[in-house]
Amino acid sequence: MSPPRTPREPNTPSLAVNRYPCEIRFQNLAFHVPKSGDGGLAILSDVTGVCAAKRMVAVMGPSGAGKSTLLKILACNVSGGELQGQIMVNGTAVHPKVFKNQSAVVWQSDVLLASATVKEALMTSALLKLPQSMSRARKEERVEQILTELELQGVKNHMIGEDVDGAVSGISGGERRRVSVGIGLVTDARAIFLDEPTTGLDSDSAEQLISLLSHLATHKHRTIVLTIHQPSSDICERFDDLILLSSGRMLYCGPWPEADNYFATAGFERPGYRSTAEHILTLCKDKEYAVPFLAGQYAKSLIDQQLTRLDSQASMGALGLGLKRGGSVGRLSRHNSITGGTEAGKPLARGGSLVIDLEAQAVASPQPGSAPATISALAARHMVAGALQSVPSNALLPDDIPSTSQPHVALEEVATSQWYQVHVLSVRFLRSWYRCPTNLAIQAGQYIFFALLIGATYWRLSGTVTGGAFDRHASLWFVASCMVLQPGNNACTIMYSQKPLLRREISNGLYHYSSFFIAKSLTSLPFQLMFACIFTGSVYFLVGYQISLVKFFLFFALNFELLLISETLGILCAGLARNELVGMIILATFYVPLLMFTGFIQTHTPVYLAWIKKLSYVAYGYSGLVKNEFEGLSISTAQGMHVPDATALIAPNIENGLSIGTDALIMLGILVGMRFVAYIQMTLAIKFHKL
Ligand SMILES: Nc1ncnc2c1ncn2[C@@H]1O[C@H](COP(=O)(O)OP(=O)(O)OP(=O)(O)O)[C@@H](O)[C@H]1O
Repeated sequence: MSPPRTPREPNTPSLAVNRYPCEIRFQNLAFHVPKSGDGGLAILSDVTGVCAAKRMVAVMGPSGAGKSTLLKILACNVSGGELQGQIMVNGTAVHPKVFKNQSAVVWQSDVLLASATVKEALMTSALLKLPQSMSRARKEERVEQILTELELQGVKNHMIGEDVDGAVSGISGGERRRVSVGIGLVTDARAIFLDEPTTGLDSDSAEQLISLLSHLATHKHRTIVLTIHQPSSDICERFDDLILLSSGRMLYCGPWPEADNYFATAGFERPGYRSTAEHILTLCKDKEYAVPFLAGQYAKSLIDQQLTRLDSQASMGALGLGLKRGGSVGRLSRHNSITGGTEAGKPLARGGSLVIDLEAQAVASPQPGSAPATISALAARHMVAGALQSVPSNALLPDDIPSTSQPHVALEEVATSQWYQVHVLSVRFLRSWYRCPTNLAIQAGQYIFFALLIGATYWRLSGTVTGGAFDRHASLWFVASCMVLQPGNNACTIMYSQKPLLRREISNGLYHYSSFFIAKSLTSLPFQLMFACIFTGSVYFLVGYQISLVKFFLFFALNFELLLISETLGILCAGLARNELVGMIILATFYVPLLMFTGFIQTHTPVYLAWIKKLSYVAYGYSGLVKNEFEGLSISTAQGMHVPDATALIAPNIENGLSIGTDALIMLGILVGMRFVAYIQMTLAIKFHKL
């Protein structure tokens, strides 16, 4: 038996006791990823086990064992492969979206907004994840409690900052981890999944975190599932259960204190000089003998117990007890005495089949002692109602199966309304803009630099047809190019930097993508307007285009449209590829035809490429800019002849025969269309896990 535990209780146990503890059973889980050349790579094979309610289970195994994959599957957050098997929460199939709303996931890498403070990061989660009906004061109170429990009060107003290649500017790595955990804790999650939560923490911080998680399991009735590599003995003391994986196969699933006994009975006694954690990880390395033996032993124990269960069902049938849903407490007590459970007669929190309820009793009262007894207890845990058969992943938790576990959460439900999400996200976007004045200054500086460069190159254009007409064409082409390249590149890069956070928050059900899209579009608008004003205001007067308020306004409006469409193109390209480099290459590939088919570079467009010009928003914008400048322009020939209206000097391939207003309207249409396409594209990427 393990020595008695002395859990270190957090000072202020504040989170409410969860009234609906959940037990997660999984049966015959198999996960394959496609691999070119053969039938795919099996990452998990036939994995069966349970994460019991109100307990903390450590998923252990060597690197590549499939721990994170199992965690993702249990958290209903896996993609990119074929999943088979069955997952039951409290004996009932639950839709993944419903379960995601009732659980929290803390991933291995901290994905946090650098420009937010610690408290703001938690508060944004609270505002978006907790019900809108809950007052802001209560949400704030909850955040304060979590800050206290995670010992983050001292840094709550510190900016999170960046962690670029380990060079943290902002809070420390350990603090970042705790913020990530805190974001998971903000909601009243019934199950909390943590992928290597202690990575990067010093031993004290790691122990403190595990102690807090243990407290949440035991006293707050959360089911805690975490993967961990080489835990210290002090940390191991806190674990209730162990799931041991190696090469995607289950070697053990049961109480942590029974693990030593189990392996010793199987012939793998722990040497005195090794801790349990070291011993089991050493066993996992023996892929020739120990791993296949233990995996076989585990599978056999499941089959034995399945047979025992069928026998028991048969004898119960003979006794006339029947196996109806929602068996009475009296029947449970009777059967409980058969299985030796210690909580006989205790009413269960939910309805369900008799068999499942009995299993829950067995889980609640594991039987320490000899290995056979442990295997028996284990196997009792793994008996799952229904036949031992694999079901396809898309039938794993079908849409039409409602959750009978409490509380009910509607499908795809997020806690807040769309406009509330837009409001919270807009505030966050605006904060990011003004919290990073350097980014703002760099972008503005870039526009000023290009304006000065164009201004210096075409300073006060000559008034002659010979030089002035060509220079006007050329300078306007450079102006249009700046309104294409810079906003497109910036938008693409910014979108890539936002994607990890977007991915995490969408997968945690904080908001709909439409809210993010609207908030992003709305909040970036004033800044884009400012950039357009700075650029057009400088370049117009430096180059010396026609002095006219209307003409300046049209010049500004056409450029602003170019800027907004290019920004959309950047967002679209960021959505098309998961890798930033590929996204930028796609964007650059768009640029060439866009700038080539404006009519400035070629004297005529081949018929078979005319469609590019018809689709090119830059061609409309450039044509509009040229017409705006040339119409009514008074210019002289080399011989000193006066040309009162330079419209006739517009290069034929630039003149598209449309009015400036029509050009602007067409661009507006392209802008709306492209925004819509960018939105749909990203929505589909999210739906198909390609974000
Ligand atoms: N989508 C995928 N495509 C290809 N291989 C994958 C994919 N997901 C996981 N794998 C592979 O499956 C194996 C298990 O991965 P997983 O991340 O679950 O292991 P792990 O036990 O958590 O490892 P670690 O402790 O190193 O994080 C690894 O070899 C990994 O490379």
